[in-house]
Amino acid sequence: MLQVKLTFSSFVGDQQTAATSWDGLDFTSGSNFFRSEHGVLQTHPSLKYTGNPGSMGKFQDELKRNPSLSSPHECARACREGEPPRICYYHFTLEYYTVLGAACQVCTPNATNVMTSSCQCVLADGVERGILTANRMVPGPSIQVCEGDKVVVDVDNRMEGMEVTIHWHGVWQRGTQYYDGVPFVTQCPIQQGNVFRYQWVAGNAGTHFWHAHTGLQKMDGLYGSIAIRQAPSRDPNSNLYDFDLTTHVMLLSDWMHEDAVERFPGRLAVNTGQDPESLLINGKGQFRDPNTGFQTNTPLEVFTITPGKRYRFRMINSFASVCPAQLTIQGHDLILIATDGEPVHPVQVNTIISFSGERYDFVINANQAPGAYWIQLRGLGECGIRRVQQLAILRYARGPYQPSTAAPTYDFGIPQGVVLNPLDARCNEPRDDAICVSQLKFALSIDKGILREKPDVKIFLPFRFALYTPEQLFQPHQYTAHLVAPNGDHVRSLIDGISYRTPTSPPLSQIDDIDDQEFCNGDNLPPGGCGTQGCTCTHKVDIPLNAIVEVVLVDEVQQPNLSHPFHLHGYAFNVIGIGRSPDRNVKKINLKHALDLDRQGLLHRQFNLPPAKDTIAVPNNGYVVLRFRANNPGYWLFHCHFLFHIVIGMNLILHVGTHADLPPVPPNFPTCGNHLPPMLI
Ligand SMILES: CC(=O)NCCc1ccc(O)c(O)c1
Repeated sequence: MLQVKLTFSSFVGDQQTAATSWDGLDFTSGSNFFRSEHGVLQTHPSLKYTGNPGSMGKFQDELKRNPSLSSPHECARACREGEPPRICYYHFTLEYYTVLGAACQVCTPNATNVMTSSCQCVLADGVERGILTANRMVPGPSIQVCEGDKVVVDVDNRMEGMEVTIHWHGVWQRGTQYYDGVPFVTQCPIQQGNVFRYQWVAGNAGTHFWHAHTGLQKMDGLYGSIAIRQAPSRDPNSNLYDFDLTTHVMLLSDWMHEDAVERFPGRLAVNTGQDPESLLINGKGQFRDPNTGFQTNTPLEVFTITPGKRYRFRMINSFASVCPAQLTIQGHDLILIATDGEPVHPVQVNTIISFSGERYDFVINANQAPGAYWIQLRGLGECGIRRVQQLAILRYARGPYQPSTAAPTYDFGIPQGVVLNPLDARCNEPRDDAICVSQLKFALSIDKGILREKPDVKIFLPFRFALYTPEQLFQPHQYTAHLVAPNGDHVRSLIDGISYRTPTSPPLSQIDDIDDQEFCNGDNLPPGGCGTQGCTCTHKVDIPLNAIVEVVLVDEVQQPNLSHPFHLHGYAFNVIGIGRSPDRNVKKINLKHALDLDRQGLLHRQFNLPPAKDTIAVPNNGYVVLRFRANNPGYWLFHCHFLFHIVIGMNLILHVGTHADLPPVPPNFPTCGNHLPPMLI
């Protein structure tokens, strides 16, 4: 059993006064700012480019200088086949910022309960803290475009002393490999004071998101949604919904009441572990102090629907912690139609459990009594200790603003019904209470090569933690990256016995500046091997262009609460199988056992329309079999999407093709690397 001390942060009860938390105005009952209208793509608040004057100025200058550019507002449109693509221009100004900062004195919601679009006040869950923002918003600007549009984002890094990259999670970057946003893999991080222009084609439709890929910045507020819409004729499920509104993006995140770096590598006494204090839905929510019972009164997110209509919702799990997210909507079935941007045959569920990095699109039919209904988001796994949850409201237009029932609590929630992604991962037996991702059916035609019995390349990737005693870890001249887990364990991540080290220069653009000795993989370990505690080097697996690749991820972590979600850059893969050992005597799966199962043909594989995804949770004590055709050349990060696991090495690079397969490095692309000239003395 995971033992976690129930100590809460010192701010609780001490500092949490009216001055540091939102308890002023009740405007949960009046906010109609986001109300949707018939047939019109309603303006998402973050498309309006509220923002600092500097950012606005540069943004407008650029739009004026270049008449072929479209604004975020112009790009967030209904998509029709045959219409010319647009060039959609965005400007992100990244800053240190504050929840409930002085901006809130300028534009607290007024008496009629309408926040103006130029308000720079970030409320979050009503608890004051320092944050990082893009254009003074959490979430940052939403990118909503049509399939085939070109997206240009100028990222202006004004965070003194911080470097940053932005990753466009789910966007394949075919032909624009240099703009994938992985530090020291696809680019040098953007230095303070510099602007970096990302430009990519919205080549694959779907619900995606962007987030900082550097350090722990994502958890402090640097994330936002991406919706790449397509003409209804190109979406096999378009007949199932009437509206796909810009306001119906549902961005879920976990939230701390201090900077995420305060928890890394981790503490032993106060605020231990890396679990969040709170959750947010589209950056909004309320927080109930578990010690005092004090509750903030900030606005909850409201999603408005009209009776009789069917709505596509685009849910994004932007969590950074290890907690699975459980979403349930009172009184409404969810018709699941896509995951990670890829359509599936529709299935009806009541609750969606999702992991960091996943997206689920579902349809809600406004077929209930016009009213207001609770949306409940619960943190599962480790988040069950603090019992974190958040609420939002599904509201019928012209109906009441407040649900008629009491707010669901963590322990007395909305009935869960049929669950997508049951945590017990019983995926290979008939049941009517749950559906696993591996049971979804891909709704587009599938590359026949994927369905061949034998792939061209098969890669087993067992992953685990190396556990250290303090005596081992704190030796002179030894600086092993580690995490102090909630249970006090000191661990570092290993994939196939290797902990990932960031390259000294990005191989994509500066391969000649990298010593080949920096790279390693299971077949090419550093001299002397790795031993049981593993080695640290830049884990890189080379894959020939166009090969059919099968990856078998095997969970050797063996922490009962953890299912690690792996995200692949540059691709969607097909989920061929998810399972656990069929042998009841095998208490813990490991590489050797998975290889044995595979030899006996007992690794679960099913070839009937396996669904496509880019992020997949490996069930605790289980495995996942996935396949893709390696037809996108580049250096693609493949990693656990838990933020704190990334920084202790749970990553590797899949290097597809050769440099001859790559487009040329963009002119004047920034360079970086060690500076180690001969000594002058
Ligand atoms: C021996 C071992 O595997 N310990 C793992 C501890 C751990 C690490 C990271 C987490 O997020 C967590 O919850 C727990």
